[in-house]
Amino acid sequence: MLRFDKVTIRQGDFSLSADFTVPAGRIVALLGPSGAGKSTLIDTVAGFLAPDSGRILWQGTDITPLPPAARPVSVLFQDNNLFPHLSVAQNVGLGLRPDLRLSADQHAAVSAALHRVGLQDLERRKPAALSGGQRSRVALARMLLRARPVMLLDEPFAALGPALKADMLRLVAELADETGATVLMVTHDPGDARAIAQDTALVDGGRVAPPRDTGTLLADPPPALRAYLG
Ligand SMILES: Nc1ncnc2c1ncn2[C@@H]1O[C@H](COP(=O)(O)OP(=O)(O)OP(=O)(O)O)[C@@H](O)[C@H]1O
Repeated sequence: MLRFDKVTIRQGDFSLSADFTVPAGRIVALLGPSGAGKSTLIDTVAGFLAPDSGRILWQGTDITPLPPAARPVSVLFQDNNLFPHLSVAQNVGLGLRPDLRLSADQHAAVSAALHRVGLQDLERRKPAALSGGQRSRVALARMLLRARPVMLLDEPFAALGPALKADMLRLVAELADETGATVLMVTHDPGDARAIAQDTALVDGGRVAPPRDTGTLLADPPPALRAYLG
Protein backbone atom coordinates (compact mmCIF):
# COMPACT_ATOMS: atom_id res chain seq x y z
CA MET A 1 0.00 0.00 0.00
CA LEU A 2 0.96 3.62 -0.51
CA ARG A 3 0.73 5.52 2.76
CA PHE A 4 0.76 9.26 3.29
CA ASP A 5 1.68 9.55 6.96
CA LYS A 6 0.79 13.05 8.20
CA VAL A 7 2.44 14.61 5.16
CA THR A 8 2.66 18.39 4.78
CA ILE A 9 4.26 20.09 1.82
CA ARG A 10 4.97 23.81 1.57
CA GLN A 11 5.69 25.85 -1.54
CA GLY A 12 5.99 29.54 -0.69
CA ASP A 13 2.70 30.54 0.95
CA PHE A 14 0.99 27.36 -0.22
CA SER A 15 0.66 24.38 2.06
CA LEU A 16 -0.86 20.94 1.44
CA SER A 17 -1.58 18.10 3.87
CA ALA A 18 -2.30 14.42 3.19
CA ASP A 19 -2.92 11.59 5.64
CA PHE A 20 -4.38 8.43 4.11
CA THR A 21 -3.58 5.05 2.61
CA VAL A 22 -4.08 3.77 -0.94
CA PRO A 23 -4.35 -0.03 -1.16
CA ALA A 24 -1.96 -1.62 -3.67
CA GLY A 25 -3.46 -2.12 -7.13
CA ARG A 26 -5.99 0.67 -6.78
CA ILE A 27 -6.55 3.46 -9.32
CA VAL A 28 -7.18 6.75 -7.51
CA ALA A 29 -8.17 10.00 -9.24
CA LEU A 30 -7.01 13.32 -7.76
CA LEU A 31 -9.70 15.85 -8.54
CA GLY A 32 -9.80 19.52 -7.58
CA PRO A 33 -9.56 23.13 -8.69
CA SER A 34 -6.58 24.65 -10.45
CA GLY A 35 -3.82 25.49 -7.99
CA ALA A 36 -5.23 23.18 -5.29
CA GLY A 37 -2.07 21.08 -5.13
CA LYS A 38 -2.67 18.00 -7.30
CA SER A 39 0.70 18.28 -9.08
CA THR A 40 2.35 19.11 -5.78
CA LEU A 41 1.22 15.77 -4.38
CA ILE A 42 2.38 13.86 -7.47
CA ASP A 43 5.76 15.63 -7.43
CA THR A 44 6.21 14.73 -3.77
CA VAL A 45 5.53 11.04 -4.36
CA ALA A 46 7.91 11.14 -7.34
CA GLY A 47 10.62 12.75 -5.19
CA PHE A 48 10.85 16.05 -7.09
CA LEU A 49 9.60 17.84 -3.95
CA ALA A 50 10.36 17.01 -0.32
CA PRO A 51 7.63 17.17 2.31
CA ASP A 52 8.17 19.55 5.23
CA SER A 53 6.92 16.93 7.63
CA GLY A 54 5.53 13.40 7.54
CA ARG A 55 6.53 10.39 5.49
CA ILE A 56 5.46 8.55 2.37
CA LEU A 57 5.66 4.77 2.66
CA TRP A 58 5.40 2.11 -0.02
CA GLN A 59 4.68 -1.39 1.29
CA GLY A 60 5.80 -0.25 4.73
CA THR A 61 9.13 1.26 3.62
CA ASP A 62 9.73 4.99 4.02
CA ILE A 63 10.55 6.26 0.52
CA THR A 64 10.77 9.93 1.55
CA PRO A 65 14.61 9.95 1.75
CA LEU A 66 15.05 8.27 -1.67
CA PRO A 67 16.01 10.21 -4.81
CA PRO A 68 13.48 10.03 -7.68
CA ALA A 69 15.34 7.31 -9.61
CA ALA A 70 15.40 4.99 -6.59
CA ARG A 71 11.66 5.26 -5.92
CA PRO A 72 9.18 2.56 -6.94
CA VAL A 73 7.36 5.07 -9.19
CA SER A 74 7.15 6.14 -12.80
CA VAL A 75 5.57 9.39 -13.91
CA LEU A 76 3.63 10.37 -17.01
CA PHE A 77 3.38 14.12 -17.68
CA GLN A 78 1.32 15.98 -20.24
CA ASP A 79 4.36 16.71 -22.41
CA ASN A 80 5.26 13.01 -22.37
CA ASN A 81 8.97 13.84 -21.94
CA LEU A 82 9.95 12.48 -25.35
CA PHE A 83 13.32 13.34 -26.90
CA PRO A 84 12.78 14.69 -30.44
CA HIS A 85 16.11 13.41 -31.83
CA LEU A 86 15.48 9.82 -30.73
CA SER A 87 13.28 7.23 -32.40
CA VAL A 88 10.19 5.75 -30.77
CA ALA A 89 12.12 2.61 -29.81
CA GLN A 90 15.00 4.64 -28.36
CA ASN A 91 12.65 6.84 -26.37
CA VAL A 92 11.13 3.72 -24.87
CA GLY A 93 14.55 2.10 -24.34
CA LEU A 94 15.55 5.04 -22.16
CA GLY A 95 13.20 3.59 -19.58
CA LEU A 96 15.65 0.70 -19.19
CA ARG A 97 19.05 2.34 -19.72
CA PRO A 98 19.75 6.06 -20.07
CA ASP A 99 22.82 5.26 -22.22
CA LEU A 100 20.68 3.05 -24.51
CA ARG A 101 23.22 0.20 -24.51
CA LEU A 102 20.51 -2.40 -24.50
CA SER A 103 21.03 -6.14 -24.45
CA ALA A 104 19.17 -8.37 -26.92
CA ASP A 105 16.66 -9.19 -24.19
CA GLN A 106 16.13 -5.51 -23.49
CA HIS A 107 15.58 -4.78 -27.20
CA ALA A 108 13.01 -7.55 -27.20
CA ALA A 109 11.34 -6.03 -24.13
CA VAL A 110 11.15 -2.65 -25.91
CA SER A 111 9.50 -4.31 -28.92
CA ALA A 112 7.06 -6.16 -26.67
CA ALA A 113 6.09 -2.95 -24.85
CA LEU A 114 5.57 -1.12 -28.16
CA HIS A 115 3.48 -4.03 -29.39
CA ARG A 116 1.40 -3.90 -26.23
CA VAL A 117 0.47 -0.24 -26.84
CA GLY A 118 -0.13 -0.79 -30.57
CA LEU A 119 2.98 0.96 -31.93
CA GLN A 120 4.83 -2.05 -33.32
CA ASP A 121 5.03 -0.54 -36.83
CA LEU A 122 6.33 2.85 -35.72
CA GLU A 123 9.52 1.87 -33.87
CA ARG A 124 11.82 3.93 -36.11
CA ARG A 125 9.72 7.08 -36.27
CA LYS A 126 10.71 10.29 -34.47
CA PRO A 127 8.19 11.88 -32.09
CA ALA A 128 7.55 14.80 -34.49
CA ALA A 129 6.09 12.32 -36.99
CA LEU A 130 3.55 10.97 -34.50
CA SER A 131 0.05 12.08 -33.52
CA GLY A 132 -0.64 13.26 -29.96
CA GLY A 133 -2.24 9.94 -29.10
CA GLN A 134 0.71 8.00 -30.50
CA ARG A 135 3.12 10.12 -28.45
CA SER A 136 1.11 9.29 -25.34
CA ARG A 137 1.43 5.62 -26.24
CA VAL A 138 5.21 5.90 -26.51
CA ALA A 139 5.33 7.40 -23.02
CA LEU A 140 3.02 4.66 -21.74
CA ALA A 141 5.22 1.96 -23.30
CA ARG A 142 8.24 3.44 -21.52
CA MET A 143 6.30 3.43 -18.26
CA LEU A 144 5.27 -0.18 -18.86
CA LEU A 145 8.86 -1.19 -19.45
CA ARG A 146 10.08 0.46 -16.26
CA ALA A 147 7.69 -1.85 -14.42
CA ARG A 148 7.45 0.30 -11.32
CA PRO A 149 4.61 -0.61 -8.99
CA VAL A 150 3.32 2.97 -8.62
CA MET A 151 2.20 4.88 -11.71
CA LEU A 152 1.75 8.66 -11.40
CA LEU A 153 -0.25 10.39 -14.14
CA ASP A 154 -0.29 14.19 -14.16
CA GLU A 155 -2.94 14.92 -16.78
CA PRO A 156 -1.02 13.20 -19.56
CA PHE A 157 -4.05 13.06 -21.86
CA ALA A 158 -5.48 16.53 -21.26
CA ALA A 159 -4.57 17.70 -24.77
CA LEU A 160 -6.22 14.74 -26.52
CA GLY A 161 -9.74 14.73 -27.95
CA PRO A 162 -12.49 12.89 -26.02
CA ALA A 163 -12.40 9.62 -28.00
CA LEU A 164 -8.62 9.37 -27.92
CA LYS A 165 -8.52 10.24 -24.24
CA ALA A 166 -11.06 7.50 -23.52
CA ASP A 167 -8.84 5.03 -25.45
CA MET A 168 -5.79 6.05 -23.45
CA LEU A 169 -7.59 5.80 -20.13
CA ARG A 170 -8.77 2.32 -21.07
CA LEU A 171 -5.22 1.36 -21.94
CA VAL A 172 -3.95 2.71 -18.60
CA ALA A 173 -6.60 0.70 -16.74
CA GLU A 174 -5.67 -2.46 -18.70
CA LEU A 175 -1.95 -2.01 -18.06
CA ALA A 176 -2.54 -1.30 -14.37
CA ASP A 177 -4.65 -4.44 -14.16
CA GLU A 178 -2.04 -6.55 -15.96
CA THR A 179 0.86 -5.30 -13.88
CA GLY A 180 -0.97 -4.82 -10.56
CA ALA A 181 0.22 -1.20 -10.47
CA THR A 182 -1.16 1.36 -8.05
CA VAL A 183 -2.14 4.51 -9.93
CA LEU A 184 -2.54 8.13 -8.85
CA MET A 185 -4.12 10.11 -11.67
CA VAL A 186 -4.54 13.90 -11.70
CA THR A 187 -7.52 15.11 -13.66
CA HIS A 188 -9.89 18.07 -13.97
CA ASP A 189 -12.56 15.85 -15.48
CA PRO A 190 -14.88 13.82 -13.23
CA GLY A 191 -15.57 11.69 -16.32
CA ASP A 192 -11.95 10.46 -16.22
CA ALA A 193 -12.41 9.43 -12.60
CA ARG A 194 -15.67 7.64 -13.43
CA ALA A 195 -14.04 5.90 -16.39
CA ILE A 196 -11.20 4.12 -14.58
CA ALA A 197 -10.71 5.19 -10.95
CA GLN A 198 -12.30 3.06 -8.24
CA ASP A 199 -11.57 5.84 -5.76
CA THR A 200 -11.32 9.61 -5.96
CA ALA A 201 -9.59 12.05 -3.62
CA LEU A 202 -10.68 15.67 -3.57
CA VAL A 203 -7.76 18.12 -3.41
CA ASP A 204 -9.00 21.44 -2.05
CA GLY A 205 -8.44 23.97 0.72
CA GLY A 206 -4.87 22.86 1.38
CA ARG A 207 -5.77 19.23 1.98
CA VAL A 208 -5.99 15.99 0.06
CA ALA A 209 -9.11 14.28 1.40
CA PRO A 210 -8.85 10.52 1.90
CA PRO A 211 -9.98 8.76 -1.31
CA ARG A 212 -13.57 7.59 -1.46
CA ASP A 213 -15.47 5.33 -3.82
CA THR A 214 -15.75 7.38 -7.04
CA GLY A 215 -19.39 6.55 -7.82
CA THR A 216 -20.57 7.32 -4.28
CA LEU A 217 -18.54 10.53 -4.07
CA LEU A 218 -19.73 11.91 -7.40
CA ALA A 219 -23.35 10.89 -6.83
CA ASP A 220 -23.51 12.93 -3.63
CA PRO A 221 -20.57 15.35 -3.64
CA PRO A 222 -19.58 17.21 -0.46
CA PRO A 223 -19.97 21.03 -0.71
CA ALA A 224 -16.38 21.70 -1.84
CA LEU A 225 -16.63 19.14 -4.64
CA ARG A 226 -20.11 20.36 -5.59
CA ALA A 227 -18.76 23.91 -5.88
CA TYR A 228 -15.88 22.67 -8.06
CA LEU A 229 -18.09 20.57 -10.32
CA GLY A 230 -20.52 23.51 -10.74
N1 LIG B 1 7.77 26.94 -6.82
C1 LIG B 1 6.66 27.39 -6.20
N2 LIG B 1 6.74 28.37 -5.27
C2 LIG B 1 5.64 28.83 -4.65
N3 LIG B 1 4.40 28.34 -4.88
C3 LIG B 1 4.26 27.40 -5.81
C4 LIG B 1 5.39 26.85 -6.51
N4 LIG B 1 4.93 25.90 -7.36
C5 LIG B 1 3.60 25.85 -7.18
N5 LIG B 1 3.20 26.73 -6.25
C6 LIG B 1 1.82 26.96 -5.78
O1 LIG B 1 1.38 25.74 -5.23
C7 LIG B 1 -0.02 25.63 -5.42
C8 LIG B 1 -0.35 24.24 -5.95
O2 LIG B 1 0.11 24.10 -7.29
P1 LIG B 1 -0.16 22.76 -8.12
O3 LIG B 1 0.54 22.94 -9.43
O4 LIG B 1 0.19 21.61 -7.28
O5 LIG B 1 -1.74 22.80 -8.31
P2 LIG B 1 -2.65 21.87 -9.25
O6 LIG B 1 -3.81 21.47 -8.41
O7 LIG B 1 -1.83 20.80 -9.86
O8 LIG B 1 -3.08 22.94 -10.35
P3 LIG B 1 -3.50 22.74 -11.90
O9 LIG B 1 -4.76 21.94 -11.88
O10 LIG B 1 -3.72 24.13 -12.38
O11 LIG B 1 -2.35 22.03 -12.58
C9 LIG B 1 -0.44 26.75 -6.34
O12 LIG B 1 -1.07 27.73 -5.55
C10 LIG B 1 0.86 27.26 -6.91
O13 LIG B 1 0.78 28.62 -7.16
